Amino acid sequence: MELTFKSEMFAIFDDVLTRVDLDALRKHFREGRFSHISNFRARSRVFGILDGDPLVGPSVVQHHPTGLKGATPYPAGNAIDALVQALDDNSNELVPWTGTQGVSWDFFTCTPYLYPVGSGLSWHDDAEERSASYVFYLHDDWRASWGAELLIGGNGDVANRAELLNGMPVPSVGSYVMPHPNRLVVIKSGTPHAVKRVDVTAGENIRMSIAGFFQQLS
Ligand SMILES: O=C(O)CCC(=O)C(=O)O
Ligand SMILES: [Fe+2]
Repeated sequence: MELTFKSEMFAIFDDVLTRVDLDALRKHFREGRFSHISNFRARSRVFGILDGDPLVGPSVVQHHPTGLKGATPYPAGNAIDALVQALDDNSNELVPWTGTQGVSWDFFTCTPYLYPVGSGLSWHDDAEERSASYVFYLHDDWRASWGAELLIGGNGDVANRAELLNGMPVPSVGSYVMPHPNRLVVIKSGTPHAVKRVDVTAGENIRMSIAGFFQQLS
């Protein structure tokens, strides 16, 4: 795992998993059980009705003392365990964005997502009792023309937080992150971000990710 980019609000790490673990994770996704987000839309505050219809798979949770409803505790006995290990093994490197375990967060979640053509995720900030969000990309290949960039609002100048979108202030400038395979992005909670829709040119190619939160016990 190698730090590729960092700012106050987010960090990018590449070459996160070994080839063997990444292939196992892809196989797990191909064989996995996914449901359309639209089935949970009433419960989802983040995915809007116009975000297309991404799919979500069963979550894994790490370091939760009593277990989290609907999530399998680590070790889950599947390929997601390798990502949990990578996050744990490198947790010191993530401190500038996640904060320290036991102080800023107690447990973290890992939720598989599939974004087929036309799907995206509107502006949000994953706030609540979370200290950070992360996303890991595992599809085989992603071309720049296929869209689905992760947009992160802000350039460190809070004066840019002006326009209200979805009821939250979204800065007028910011960064984008290409969803390169084997890439991890860690975002400080409270940082507005969004996923551009997967472009029609992506065809049958699906954006595959595991996303989660570093969270405090409530
Ligand atoms: O998939 C991404 O690039 C970001 C996902 C995200 O922001 C989320 O699931 O909260
Ligand atoms: Fe998010």
